[in-house]
Amino acid sequence: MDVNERLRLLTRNLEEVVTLEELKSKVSTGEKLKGYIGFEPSGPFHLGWLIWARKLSDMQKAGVQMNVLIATWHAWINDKMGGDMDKIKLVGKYTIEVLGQVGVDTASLKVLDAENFVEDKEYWKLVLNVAKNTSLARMKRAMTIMGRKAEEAELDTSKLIYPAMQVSDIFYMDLDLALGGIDQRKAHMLARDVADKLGKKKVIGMHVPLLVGLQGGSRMNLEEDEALSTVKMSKSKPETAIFVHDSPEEVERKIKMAYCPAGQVDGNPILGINRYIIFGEDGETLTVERPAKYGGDVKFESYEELERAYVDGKVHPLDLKAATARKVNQILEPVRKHLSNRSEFDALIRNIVSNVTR
Ligand SMILES: Nc1ncnc2c1ncn2[C@@H]1O[C@H](COP(=O)(O)OP(=O)(O)OP(=O)(O)O)[C@@H](O)[C@H]1O
Ligand SMILES: N[C@@H](Cc1ccc(O)cc1)C(=O)O
Repeated sequence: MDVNERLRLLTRNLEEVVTLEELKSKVSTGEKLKGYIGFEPSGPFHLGWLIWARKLSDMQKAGVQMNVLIATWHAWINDKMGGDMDKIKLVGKYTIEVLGQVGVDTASLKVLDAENFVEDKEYWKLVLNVAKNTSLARMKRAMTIMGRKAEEAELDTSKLIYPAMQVSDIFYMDLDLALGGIDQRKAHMLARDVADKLGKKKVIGMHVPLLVGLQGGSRMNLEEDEALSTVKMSKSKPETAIFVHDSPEEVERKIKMAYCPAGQVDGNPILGINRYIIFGEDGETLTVERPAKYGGDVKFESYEELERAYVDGKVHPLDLKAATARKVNQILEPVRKHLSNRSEFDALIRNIVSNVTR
């Protein structure tokens, strides 16, 4: 694969790369790059996660050695799953299983558990060195990477250590590329800023856009990072999320109830699903089916075409919702089927949804 094709795969559908120039220069050397994404195993896989899972797969196709960090200890710090490490680990296994069903090459994927990092004194040396080079104010501000506000450090000091751990994960693995949603930006910027002082590589941040939750909402009037975590689709807010195990009827019901004002793009989760999930793959289309008296069926070949028609009032919200639900169900069908044959995960996930701890 030539350099241009590798770069196209690496950068398509991203919100930002920090920095693109560094990425271009690394890719052009032809050396094998090492990348990662970390996640807290604390709930079911939702549509938003599909955005980074596909990017992970793009990175693999572009020849990057990808690692996935199951952030077990981070989940514990963040009060997930009632602090039950056995459950946290099982959810980790489930998530890797789902990744294998959504296009990630799990054979070449290196799966790591934070549990193994914390056994090593060198890891804690890194954590303390990152802390020594970071002001208290900055560490607090970085707490949005765990979906928390800076003030929450006042309640429980363990939470202040989390950003230093996430930065140390990057150094410990000696990574070139760090993948995550745009809400993870502060961790990657902090890693870049302290890298020189600690003699470590300056990691390149690859940030995917965040899918808005079904409740919708725009970022206006809120401090940027807080706004992102309030409006994004999130596993801790099951009512805002479409999960990969949801039945076709549940998907239809959730989409029917979703926020989708006529003609409005900003904060509209149904258009977000079209933009990032349905049209996130090359060559995808959406067919809106309607009786002839309402204009008949119409097929969209690109997200831009669909958005224009919606803004111009040529597509009714209910018709858009029905078409979106049909397409989402097609995308989820293979995953749903696979999970229904893995009864240990199926039961676990249903149990988690009804007992979310945050
Ligand atoms: N709605 C979303 N769209 C795209 N990416 C997301 C979304 N939500 C989370 N991510 C990304 O998924 C990774 C794991 O995030 P995280 O564990 O915080 O997910 P979450 O669903 O928001 O969970 P929680 O509700 O527990 O915070 C991060 O890189 C994050 O940026
Ligand atoms: N902070 C990430 C999880 C994470 C933890 C450790 C990492 O090294 C990377 C990512 C989240 O909330 O989703």
